[in-house]
Amino acid sequence: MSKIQVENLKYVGEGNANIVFSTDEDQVLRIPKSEQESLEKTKNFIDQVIKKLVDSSFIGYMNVIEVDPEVSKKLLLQSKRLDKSINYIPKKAYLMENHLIISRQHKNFSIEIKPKWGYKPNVKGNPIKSKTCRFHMHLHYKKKDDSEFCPLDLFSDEFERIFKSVNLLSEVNSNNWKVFVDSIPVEFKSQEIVLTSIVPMKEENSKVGKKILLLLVCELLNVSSILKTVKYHQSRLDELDIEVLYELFKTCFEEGDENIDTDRIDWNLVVEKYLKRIEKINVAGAGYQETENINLKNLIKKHLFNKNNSDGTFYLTDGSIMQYKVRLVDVDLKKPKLKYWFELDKNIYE
Ligand SMILES: O=P(O)(O)O[C@@H]1[C@@H](OP(=O)(O)O)[C@H](OP(=O)(O)O)[C@H](O)[C@H](OP(=O)(O)O)[C@H]1OP(=O)(O)O
Ligand SMILES: Nc1ncnc2c1ncn2[C@@H]1O[C@H](COP(=O)(O)OP(=O)(O)OP(=O)(O)O)[C@@H](O)[C@H]1O
Repeated sequence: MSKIQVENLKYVGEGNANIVFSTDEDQVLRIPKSEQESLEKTKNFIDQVIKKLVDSSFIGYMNVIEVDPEVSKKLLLQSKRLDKSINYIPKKAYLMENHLIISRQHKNFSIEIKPKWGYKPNVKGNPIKSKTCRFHMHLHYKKKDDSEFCPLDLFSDEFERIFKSVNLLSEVNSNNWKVFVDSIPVEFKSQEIVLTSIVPMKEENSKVGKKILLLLVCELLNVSSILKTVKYHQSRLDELDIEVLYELFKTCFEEGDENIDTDRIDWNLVVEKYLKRIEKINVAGAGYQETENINLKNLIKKHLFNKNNSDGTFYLTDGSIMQYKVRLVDVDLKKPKLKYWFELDKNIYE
C-alpha cells in the first residue's frame, strides 16, 4: 500500500463480507473478508446501475486499490467476527469516502441505520407474508423475536411511527443502529454527554438532548428522502417476492443454475428495462411522489430549526449552524443466492 500508513488505520466496523478502517485522509479502506465478486465489477455496478436508481450524491466515491497481502492479513486479524484462522487474503481493497467525517474542525457525530425492508409483498396464497413484515419473519426464525422495532414504521410517512422506530433502534443493542464519534464506534446510551456537545443543550438536560437528536435524525431522513427512494425501489424490484421470482427464474435457466454467476447478467440492460417499466407506471399515475410530512416538519421546526437548506446545512434556533450528510453504504453487487433465499423463506413460513 503506497500512501496509506497502516499504523494509522482505525477499525470502524465490519459486516459479513467486508471489514472497514478509517485512514488519516478522510477515507476508509474496505477489505473483503472472503472471496466475492471482483472489486472492479462491483465498482462498475455501483457507477452504472445503482447511480441510476438513487441520486448519485448519496453514493460516495470509491476506488479499487492494490493492497500488500501482509497488510491485508494484519488488518483481517483485527476482525471481531472472523475466527483467527484467516483463510482468504485479499490483494485488493476499496478506498472510499469516509462517510463518518464532515469536518476536521468540529466533532463528527454519525448515525448508521440498517433500515431493512420497508414493505410487505403481495404474495397470493401466502397470508403470513402479507401479514408479517420480512424483518419480523426473519427475527422469529433467528429466535430473536422480541424486537418492537418495525421497518414498516421507519419507512412510513407518519411522524409518530418514524420517531418510535428510531427511538427503539437507539435503545436496542443491534447492528441495525450504530453511533460513531469521530469515526470511533460508541455505545449510544453512554453518550448522553457527547450528545449535548452536538446538540446545543445543557448537560443536565441530556435526556432532552437525546430526544432532540432523535428528532434530528427523523428530520434528516425526511428531508433527504432517502428512505422513500429505497422503499420505492424495494417494492418495485421485489414486488413478486422470492417465491414467485425463484419459480420464474427456474424457467429461464437450466437445472443447477440456481445460484447463477452474475457475469451472465447484463445489469445495464436490467436497469434500463426496469426504468422504462417504472416510467410507464409513473405516467399511469401510480408513481413516486414526495409526500410532505406536515406533522414532522412543524414539530421539528418549532423545537429546533429556523431554516433547513437542502445543501446539507441546518440553521438552529440558537443561531448556530450544523452540517450534515446522508449516504448509503454497502450497495455492492451481491452473489445471488436465489435457492438459499427461497428455501430460507420457505423454512420460515412453513
Ligand atoms: O437475510 P437477513 O435479513 O438476515 O440479512 C442478512 C444480514 O443480516 P441482518 O441484517 O443482521 O439480519 C447480514 O448482515 P450482518 O452481516 O449480520 O450485518 C448480511 O447483510 C447478509 O448478507 P450477506 O450474506 O453478507 O450477503 C444478509 O443476508 P441476505 O439474506 O441478504 O443474504
Ligand atoms: N464508506 C464508509 N465510511 C464510513 N464507514 C463505513 C463505510 N463503509 C462501511 N462503513 C462501516 O463499516 C461497516 C461494515 O461495512 P459494510 O456494510 O460495507 O460491510 P459488509 O460486510 O459489506 O456488510 P454485510 O454484512 O451487509 O454484507 C458498516 O456497517 C459501516 O459502519
